[in-house]
Amino acid sequence: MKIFSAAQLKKADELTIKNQNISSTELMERAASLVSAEIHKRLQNSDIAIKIFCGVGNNGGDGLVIARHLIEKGYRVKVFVVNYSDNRSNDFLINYDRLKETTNDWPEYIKSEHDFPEIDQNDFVIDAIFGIGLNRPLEGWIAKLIDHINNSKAFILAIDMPSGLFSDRIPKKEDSLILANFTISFQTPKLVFFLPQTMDYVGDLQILDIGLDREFLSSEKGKAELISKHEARLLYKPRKSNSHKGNYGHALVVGGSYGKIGSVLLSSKAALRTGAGLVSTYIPKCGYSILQTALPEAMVITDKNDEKLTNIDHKMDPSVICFGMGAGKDPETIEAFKKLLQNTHKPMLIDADGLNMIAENKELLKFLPKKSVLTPHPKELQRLIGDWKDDFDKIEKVQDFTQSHDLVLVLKGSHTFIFGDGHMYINNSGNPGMATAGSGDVLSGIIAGLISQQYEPLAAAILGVYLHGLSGDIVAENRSYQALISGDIVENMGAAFQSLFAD
Ligand SMILES: NC(=O)C1=CN([C@@H]2O[C@H](COP(=O)(O)OP(=O)(O)OC[C@H]3O[C@@H](n4cnc5c(N)ncnc54)[C@H](OP(=O)(O)O)[C@@H]3O)[C@@H](O)[C@H]2O)[C@@H](O)CC1
Ligand SMILES: [K+]
Repeated sequence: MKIFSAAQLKKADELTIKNQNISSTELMERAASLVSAEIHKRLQNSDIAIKIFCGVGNNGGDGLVIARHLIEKGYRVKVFVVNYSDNRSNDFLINYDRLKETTNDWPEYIKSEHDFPEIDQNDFVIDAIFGIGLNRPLEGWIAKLIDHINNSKAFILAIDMPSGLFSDRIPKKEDSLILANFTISFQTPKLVFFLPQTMDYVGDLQILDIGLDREFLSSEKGKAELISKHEARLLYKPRKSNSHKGNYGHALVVGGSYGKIGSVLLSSKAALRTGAGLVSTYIPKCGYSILQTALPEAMVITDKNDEKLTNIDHKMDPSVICFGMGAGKDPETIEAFKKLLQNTHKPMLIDADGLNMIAENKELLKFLPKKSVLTPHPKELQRLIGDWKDDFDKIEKVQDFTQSHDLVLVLKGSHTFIFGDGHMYINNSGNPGMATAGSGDVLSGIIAGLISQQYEPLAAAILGVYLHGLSGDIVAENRSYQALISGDIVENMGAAFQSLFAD
C-alpha cells in the first residue's frame, strides 16, 4: 500500500470529487459513515458515554458526521466544538446544521480553558480536532485541551490522525499531541505512523478505503510503500517442478569467532530454511564440530585460525556471500574482509561486525559490490552515516548514502525500513518478541537465501524482512512475545511461506 503526503491526499480528494462527480460533502459523508460503521461494529450498542471533540475544519466535519450517525443508532453522544478559529470549513458548517436537525440541540463550544468538560476514564473519546491540515504546533488553551484529554486516561480514537501530529515533520518535545489508543485513517497510512519518534501516538491502526480516485492512487508515486501480505506475495517466485538444487544457488555464510559460532549457525540454517540450494559456512576452526553437528545440511570450511577469521580463502563461486555475524573486529579479520570484498563482484549481504568494520574503515565502502545489502540496526546505522536530527533527516541521509553507493539498506526496527533504487519500503509484519538475541542473524540468512535463489537484492530484502516478521508473528501466537527465541523464527519459516498464501 502506498503512503502519500498530505498534499497528495488533498489532490486525490479533488480528483475524486471531479471524476466521480460528487460533492466534497458527499465524500466526507462517505468517509465518516465508514468510521461510524466501524465504531458501531465494535461498541455493539454499548451504553458507554461517547465524547466527540470536533475542530472547525474538515477533520471536525468528519467528527460531526460520525456524531450524527452514532446518535441515530441510539448511542449516548456529547459533541464539543473546539473553536480554534472563526474560519470554519464549508463542510463543517453543512454538517453542523445537519447535526442540529438530528438532535434539536446545539453542541457545546470550547473557547478557553474554562469550557473544558470533565472526561471520565471510562468515557470513549473521539478526537476529530485536527487531521492532515495541521500546519503549526498547537498553542495556548488548545494545547492544554489536548493534555486534558490525554490526562483523562479515557480510551481515545483518533480520526485520520491524532491531533497535533504533523504528517510531514516531527513534533518538538514540548508540543502537545493526542496519544491515541486507536487511529482510523483514510485511504492510506501516513509516514509518521511508522517512524520511531511518532509511532507511539497512533495506537492500533486501521485504514479505511474511502474510494479515492483509483487512477491517481495507482499512477502517483508514493512517499513510501507499506509491505503487507499482499505486496510480499507479489514478490514470491514459485519453484518449477523440473528443477534441482543447482537452480537455487549456493549461499556462502562467513562469520563467527570464539564464543559466537551460534550467530553463523542461525544465519546458515535460515538460508537453508528459506530455500537456498546449497549453503557453505566459513568459520574459525573452533566452530567446525558445532556446525557439522547442529546443521548437517551445510558444508563447512574453516579458517586456519582457531578463534577468528584471518583469511577468507573459499575457492568457490557462490551465488551470494553473507558476511559479518559474530565475526568480531580483529585487525586480521578486517584485512581478510577487505580482500574478500576486493575479490567479490556479486552483491553481498553485510551484517553486524561487517557493518562496524565498514563504519571504522570507510575506505572499504568503495570495494562493496553494487546492490549489496546492508542490514544495520539504528546504532550500526549511526556509526555508518553519522548522527541525524530526527527521523525525517535520517531518511534523507540514508537515501543519500544508499544512492551514492548503489546499495540496498535494511534499517531494522519495530517497523523495518528498506531502502533501494531511490524508494523506501516499510515492513508491516513482526512483533516486539523479535527483539531478541540472534534475530538479526536469522534475517541475514533469510535474505541471503533469497538472493541465492536469484531474487534481486532489493526484492530479497523486502520479501525477506516480511517473511522474517511473519514467521515471528506465527511463533508469538503460539509461544508469547517473551518466550520467542531466534531459533523459533528459523523453525517457522515453513509456516511463514504457507501463510503467505493463506487468507
Ligand atoms: N483528503 C481527503 O481525502 C479527505 C479528508 N477528509 C478529512 O479532512 C481532513 C483535512 O481537513 P482540513 O484540510 O480542513 O484540515 P484540518 O486538519 O481539519 O485542519 C483545519 C485547519 O486548522 C488550521 N490549523 C492548522 N494548524 C493549526 C494550529 N496549530 N492551530 C490552530 N489552527 C490550525 C488550518 O487553517 P489555517 O489556520 O492555517 O487557515 C487548517 O486548515 C482530513 O484529515 C480528514 O479528516 C475527509 O473528510 C474526506 C476525505
Ligand atoms: K484527529
